[in-house]
Amino acid sequence: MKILETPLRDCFIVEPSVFKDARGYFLESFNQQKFQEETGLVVNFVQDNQSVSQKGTLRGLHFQTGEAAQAKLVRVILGEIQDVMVDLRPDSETYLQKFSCVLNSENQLQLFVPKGFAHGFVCLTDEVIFSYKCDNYYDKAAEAGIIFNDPQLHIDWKLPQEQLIISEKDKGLPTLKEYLNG
Ligand SMILES: Cc1cn([C@H]2C[C@H](O)[C@@H](COP(=O)(O)OP(=O)(O)O[C@H]3O[C@@H](C)C(=O)[C@@H](O)[C@H]3O)O2)c(=O)[nH]c1=O
Repeated sequence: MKILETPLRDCFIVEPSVFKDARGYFLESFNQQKFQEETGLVVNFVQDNQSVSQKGTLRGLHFQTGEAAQAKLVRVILGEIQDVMVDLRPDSETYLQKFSCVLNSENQLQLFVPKGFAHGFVCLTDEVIFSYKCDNYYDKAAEAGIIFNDPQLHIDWKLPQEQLIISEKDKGLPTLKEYLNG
């Protein structure tokens, strides 16, 4: 397992060791001890989530607020996505900066999304199985988000807007400016 830095503070890519043989492959999708040794972080993941989406589906940009904030370790089991995160921590050196990375079932990359980041992804293949660990439980009351096409963040999504499939909830998310102004 390798840890690769990203331009965003505290956010990194995890590259698992993949053991291929005549049967297929094996990988450790998470190993708490190695994760802790490599990153120096003590993260206690308490919830695992999985979603299935069709091509064009965009989920995000999401986060939970306050005490319910979640760090996430995200990966793709089937297909390919563009994963995006935005640093929303006012005291961070990389405040309001974003990072985007392609995750797929070939590169097997995982992304660590720290607490205080907005997170979203768009599905680039016909079927995507997305899986992630969270270090805090789902809390509906603490759910928050920023609209995917926020003019200030100006995220360069890899699919044109006409091809996107987005939930009604996500279509109604505020802009960054609206969110920050409460
Ligand atoms: C996220 C979540 C949703 N749900 C329920 C609520 C709702 O009825 C249904 C679908 O929820 P959503 O539409 O919010 O699912 P989704 O859009 O996939 O939400 C996820 O998006 C990505 C980008 C993230 O970063 C995640 O943290 C999470 O917010 O599942 C849970 O029961 N537990 C959970 O942890």
